[in-house]
Amino acid sequence: MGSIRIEGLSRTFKNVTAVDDISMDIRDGDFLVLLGPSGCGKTTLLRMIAGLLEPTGGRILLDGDDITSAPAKRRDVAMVFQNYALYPHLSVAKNLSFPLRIRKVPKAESAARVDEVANQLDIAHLLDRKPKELSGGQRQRVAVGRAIVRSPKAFLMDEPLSNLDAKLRTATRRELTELHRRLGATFVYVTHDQVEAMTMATRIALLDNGRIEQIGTPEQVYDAPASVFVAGFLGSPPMNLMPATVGSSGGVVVASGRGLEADLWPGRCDERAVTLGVRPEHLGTTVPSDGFGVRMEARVESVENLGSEQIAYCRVGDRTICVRAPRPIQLTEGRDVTLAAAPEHVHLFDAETGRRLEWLDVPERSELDPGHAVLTSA
Ligand SMILES: Nc1ncnc2c1ncn2[C@@H]1O[C@H](COP(=O)(O)OP(=O)(O)OP(=O)(O)O)[C@@H](O)[C@H]1O
Repeated sequence: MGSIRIEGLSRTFKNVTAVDDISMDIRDGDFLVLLGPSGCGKTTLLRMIAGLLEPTGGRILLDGDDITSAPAKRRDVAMVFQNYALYPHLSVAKNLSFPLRIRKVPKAESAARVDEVANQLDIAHLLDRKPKELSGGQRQRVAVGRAIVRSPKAFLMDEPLSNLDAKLRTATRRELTELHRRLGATFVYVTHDQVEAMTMATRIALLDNGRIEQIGTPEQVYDAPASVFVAGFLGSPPMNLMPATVGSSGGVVVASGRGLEADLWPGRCDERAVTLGVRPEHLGTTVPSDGFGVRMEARVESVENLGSEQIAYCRVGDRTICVRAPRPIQLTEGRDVTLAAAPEHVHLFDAETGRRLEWLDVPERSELDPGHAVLTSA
């Protein structure tokens, strides 16, 4: 077991609130990724779970036991640090056995466990070396090995891949996913890298300013971002966001903004200021045949070639709108084009709060007398 409950957890440093009243449940076996920009409080939250930092408020429960004030070594969790924190003067074997030695595990049992873990992580041939005789990737494995050697209830990892080159990072991502599956343990993993989060997490908690903006599966946070912040953080390039007004005209729910017109659904609704979002991969140059959708009059400013895909940066009103499409793209620099997206790919957020809005009672397009559609906070 390894479920972690966080209740109203806070940490302030003098006048900085690093973690601001966070509550969440990390389920047994979750691979929970704490994701967010630099300074949003990810490491502070992780260190409080590890017992390396005391909260200024709130509680942490591990499998129902209150561990808020338990010292780090009494918590059944293991931490993997960004710089690996290996003991430089000890061999790999001794680094691996260290957590067992301080827990007074008998020598023979400890040696057997070290061999088992070294084989699992493919580092058995390195057991006699010192950390400085290892590559970055090998050091990273030893750090992971040292965490798994005593089978804790939860593994806490603070950007463990950030010191690896791009190719090794991709390979290690897959290994960590596999390790998580094999151990069936709870992982809490800090990163600011959305690709790591999207590829490894069972759930992502996206943090901003010490608070959770959204928590959900990778698909949930990508497909239905809870706020403008989430929409603008995830995706490469992230979602295009534009100020607009929704309202109705001639029995159709419409939206308009600078350089932008949209016929969304049949029906009527109250006028409201919104932020309208469309992901770059949902924009194209084919206007839907039924007339519904978003249309933007754009001029293509530049095109980036990524090999299998291209990204076009287009001017719409006073904004740059990104379009991501497989090659060959219909967009060439300097061309005037109409960009379009289907209504189901339009995201709406409250203009003031930035929170996601959803339509209630969206009528069928074939309905003869569609009623009043209501836009409400998600
Ligand atoms: N020991 C400290 N003393 C004062 N302020 C701190 C301390 N530790 C963290 N902070 C502040 O708390 C905030 C959150 O820091 P934290 O390290 O948790 O962020 P992070 O999301 O992990 O960032 P990064 O991705 O850059 O590591 C930041 O504003 C940081 O400057």
